Amino acid sequence: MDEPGESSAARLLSHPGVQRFPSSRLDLFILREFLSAERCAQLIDLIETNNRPSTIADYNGDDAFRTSSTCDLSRNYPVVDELAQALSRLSGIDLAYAEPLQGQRYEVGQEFKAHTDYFEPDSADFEKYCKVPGQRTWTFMIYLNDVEAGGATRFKVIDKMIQPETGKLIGWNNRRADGSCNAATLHHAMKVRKGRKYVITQWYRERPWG
Ligand SMILES: O=C(O)CCC(=O)C(=O)O
Ligand SMILES: [Fe+2]
Repeated sequence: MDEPGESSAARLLSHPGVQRFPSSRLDLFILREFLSAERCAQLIDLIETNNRPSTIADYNGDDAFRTSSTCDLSRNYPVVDELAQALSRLSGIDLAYAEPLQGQRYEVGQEFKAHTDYFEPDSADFEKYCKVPGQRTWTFMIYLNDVEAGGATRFKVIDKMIQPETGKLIGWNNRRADGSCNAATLHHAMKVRKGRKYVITQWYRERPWG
């Protein structure tokens, strides 16, 4: 039985089509066609109608660090609720441990430079963002469209580039087996060169979101 807030390789690999990236440093999984093109189009419409400039925790003085737009996706929309539930079934993580889903839109030239999704345990923001729900455990991200050029997600430490593709899901464990933060999860949402890129992200926590 997995800990609450935790998925596992066994759980993910029991789902047809899930592939594991071979690495001893990082648990990273890929599932193509997780979402249909129709669902992706509906979610893109939602992101287009309601978005704001993206922000980062642990501000590092670089205003160009994350230049995309973010959309908070309410589960009051049936298409969002259905997605949150499908992710919970896939990951095996109870929805109580899920942050609200977020959409991101990148226009030409926009990116999210190399970062990790966990909060630095000794940072000022750790207390603010993790006091109640705890650390981020797993990340699942779905690409909603094929990008004409650019926009890959590059995992620098393990030297893996993942190309956006309509409906493709990737997921990884932000921590090692002993619970420590895994710096090999460092990833860079590279600049879009042509077209737009849309993704949806689900982060899970150690404790219920509240
Ligand atoms: O857009 C991507 O490829 C990655 C997004 C990401 O890393 C994030 O939102 O934390
Ligand atoms: Fe990220």
